[in-house]
Amino acid sequence: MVHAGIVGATGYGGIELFRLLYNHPDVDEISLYSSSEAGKPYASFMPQVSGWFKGELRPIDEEQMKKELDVLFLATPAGVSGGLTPSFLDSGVKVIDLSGDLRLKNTEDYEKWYKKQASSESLLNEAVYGLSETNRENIKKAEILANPGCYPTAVLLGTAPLASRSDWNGDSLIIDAKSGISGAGKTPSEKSIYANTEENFRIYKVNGHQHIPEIEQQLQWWSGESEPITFSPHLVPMTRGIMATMYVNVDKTAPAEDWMELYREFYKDSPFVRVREDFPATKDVYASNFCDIHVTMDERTGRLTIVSVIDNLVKGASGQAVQNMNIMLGFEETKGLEFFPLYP
Ligand SMILES: NC(=O)C1=CN([C@@H]2O[C@H](COP(=O)(O)OP(=O)(O)OC[C@H]3O[C@@H](n4cnc5c(N)ncnc54)[C@H](OP(=O)(O)O)[C@@H]3O)[C@@H](O)[C@H]2O)C=CC1
Ligand SMILES: CC(=O)N[C@@H](CCC(=O)OP(=O)(O)O)C(=O)O
Repeated sequence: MVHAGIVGATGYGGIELFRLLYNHPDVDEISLYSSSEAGKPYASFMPQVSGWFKGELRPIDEEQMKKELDVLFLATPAGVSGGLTPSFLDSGVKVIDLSGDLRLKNTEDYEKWYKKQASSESLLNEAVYGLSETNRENIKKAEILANPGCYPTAVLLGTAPLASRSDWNGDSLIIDAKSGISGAGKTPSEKSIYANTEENFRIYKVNGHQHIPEIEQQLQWWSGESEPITFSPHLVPMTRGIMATMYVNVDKTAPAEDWMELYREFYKDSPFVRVREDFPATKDVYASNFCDIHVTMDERTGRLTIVSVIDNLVKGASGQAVQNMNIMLGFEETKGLEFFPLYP
């Protein structure tokens, strides 16, 4: 049985992790850590757990954590895990980082896009990028895992079947993505408050989003080509969900049905990726670990339209982190994640 710890347990990602781990059949103990609220009952922040969970938030004490934990999740803002993770190297505690700190292998990229000091190169080399469906063999051996960003999860699962093919045309890729507001975390900002989000739809960080280098890095690993992408994120007035709509040029003479078959074959052993017969909507995956994808080709233009939807807090963060824990600890990949989306 596993003792799991969560740093950042009062944030959106940490709360979702607690919900998933509490119901995981192989996790028998969960310790919750807080940098600002240690000593207080978790239920005083989370009335949702009242009556059933009586645990308190604990202070972050690395020595104590190393003695007790099997796996530690860091659901913390950028800039925190790069400082915390080195204490756990060679400790036997597996670390799964939900932030962007350990994803980019090039320190200059991290500093440019995150505007923070990068982690050490040795730590970045140790961290395995955890896009579960495409990197299982390395994830199995990982001690430190960099959980992918929410948008990169949707985009990369939507492009993985194409990007390692010799006819991949990465230069032509355009990504139009939309996210619910919980993607921004729990701290309110001018842009996330009700009056600015309700009945509103906005584009943001055009050509400047921190997930651009993460997507480009993985596409380069697959294709061998360094190709800049066009990525336009939008904020939509919903709580959870991401839809990434992607356009890429392909060979005009290949029939549309062949592309669907390529996706079905690629994901045949991946229970959480569902290649759908029609375009999916965000509520088809709401509060679940599924990523639903559909692809079609316009034979007039020779362009594919690929749509990929996830729940940003589950498959885009905590669900994928639990999926990665399962792979790292040798459990069935689906353990603790076998539930349907909420509907309506
Ligand atoms: N929201 C989403 O959809 C996704 C988020 N992510 C990433 O996951 C991480 C967590 O995101 P999210 O939960 O939304 O963020 P939140 O802002 O909701 O929560 C972050 C938590 O981190 C804790 N924290 C803040 N500063 C520190 C610190 N210096 N040391 C330790 N803990 C600290 C806080 O808890 P306390 O004060 O109790 O310590 C806070 O509750 C971020 O890096 C985010 O970018 C990744 C994919 C999707
Ligand atoms: C809707 C919204 O604001 N989403 C956030 C996602 C942040 C995130 O997950 O950041 P890292 O993956 O870099 O940790 C954003 O676009 O910045």
